Amino acid sequence: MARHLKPLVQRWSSRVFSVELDGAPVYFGIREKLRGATVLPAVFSRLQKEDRCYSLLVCNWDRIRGDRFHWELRDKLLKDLPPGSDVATMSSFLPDEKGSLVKGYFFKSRAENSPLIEGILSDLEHTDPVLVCSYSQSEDGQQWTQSLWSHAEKKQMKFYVVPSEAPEHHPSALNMINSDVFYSLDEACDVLKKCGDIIPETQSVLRMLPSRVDARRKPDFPVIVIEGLDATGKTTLTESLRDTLGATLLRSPPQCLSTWRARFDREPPIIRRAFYAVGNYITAEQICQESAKSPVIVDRFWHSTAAYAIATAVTGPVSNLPHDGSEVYCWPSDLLQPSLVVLLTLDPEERTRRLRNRGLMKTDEEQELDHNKLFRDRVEEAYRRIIGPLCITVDASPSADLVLQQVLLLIRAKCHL
Ligand SMILES: Nc1ncnc2c1ncn2[C@@H]1O[C@H](COP(=O)(O)OP(=O)(O)OP(=O)(O)O)[C@@H](O)[C@H]1O
Ligand SMILES: Nc1ccn([C@H]2C[C@H](O)[C@@H](COP(=O)(O)O)O2)c(=O)n1
Repeated sequence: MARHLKPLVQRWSSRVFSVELDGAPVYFGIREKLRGATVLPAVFSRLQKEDRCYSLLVCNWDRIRGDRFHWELRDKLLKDLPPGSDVATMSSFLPDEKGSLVKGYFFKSRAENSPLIEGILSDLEHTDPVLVCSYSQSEDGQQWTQSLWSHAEKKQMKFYVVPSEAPEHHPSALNMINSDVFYSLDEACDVLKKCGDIIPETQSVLRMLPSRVDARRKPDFPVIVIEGLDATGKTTLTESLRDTLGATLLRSPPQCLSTWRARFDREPPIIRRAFYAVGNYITAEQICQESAKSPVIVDRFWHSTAAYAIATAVTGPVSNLPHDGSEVYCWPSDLLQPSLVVLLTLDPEERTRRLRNRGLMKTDEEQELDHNKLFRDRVEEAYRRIIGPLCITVDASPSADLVLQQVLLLIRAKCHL
């Protein structure tokens, strides 16, 4: 076994394994010995007798390259594996141990495809930082065992698959800090600097870096950020506020990054989120300059960056989010805090109607909407949990003019404008 994979299998039977089924994680553990009869974990109980299962865990020998490899591996598996392999996202972690999350994939295959699978796995294992496990079923179908694939024939390397309790929060929460959400300009820049050789555009982004701004400096004029899911009316409201208040309108990511945004949107979370984080600091510098002259309205800022990142990293219901008050919701100490954040909310039907009217609704398939509902709930809840500047939720369902009037009242009350 390659040296860098060894830390992963140390404390192997203390690890919990998680597989995403129907948009939410299900868990199992592994034990050397079985004590009494155990119920088969949900991942396995739904399998057929002829199914063979495999997992690939990507060892983070370098978190940026590791995440990029993990990201690209999904496409490779979907392309190379036979139809019906049902590739699912998988992870393994040590309960409550920060930074212990290892990402990977789980898939099944039918016995007749074994030669093809063996070829794919053998190539992967030899050239890439992956640990391959295979799972086999006992004769009576009551038990599954997990082995390191290259050791599958050795009896002593087999572990029984057993149920495991769900952790209090989604395992992704263990590795979120400075991987999904960045808490300083230095941390975000560090990631971008390290991917300069794989993404040449990074050099151009880094050239836009702001000069250091004193995050504690109080702006002369109020700074109001408008937040919310797409189509909640941010553009409409921010433009009206600009006109009514004679304010400067800024956005994050700033205009100067728009050429590269689509490029970074294609990258895995660690790189994509670092790009958006840097965007907030560039906007912060613009805020500092403009707020010396007039009120400033900002269309999206750090709330968006953090809430979308947290809500994307976890799956399933809102209860899977890191708990309210968790450090992941804390505002970066080196980032300027606005005077007020207004969070626009809208009931899902009206939001869908507005999206349709705008002509950007791509699909309304039932299942897609179901998944989106959980995602929308997570983003909105993450928005609400962010600790930092005053954030007030406003119902955006009345007419555009009524929403404007209500937000103006709020600004006058809270920012003394
Ligand atoms: N209060 C409102 N009542 C009815 N329609 C509205 C209201 N506010 C905005 N709209 C309409 O809803 C659609 C979405 O609004 P807008 O583009 O302002 O949202 P947004 O939050 O900026 O979206 P995105 O984040 O996707 O850019 C537009 O067609 C807009 O004209
Ligand atoms: N400051 C920001 C602004 C946007 N994002 C991300 C979050 C979403 O993935 C997407 C939404 O932007 P829109 O489509 O409404 O332009 O961009 C962010 O992370 N930080």
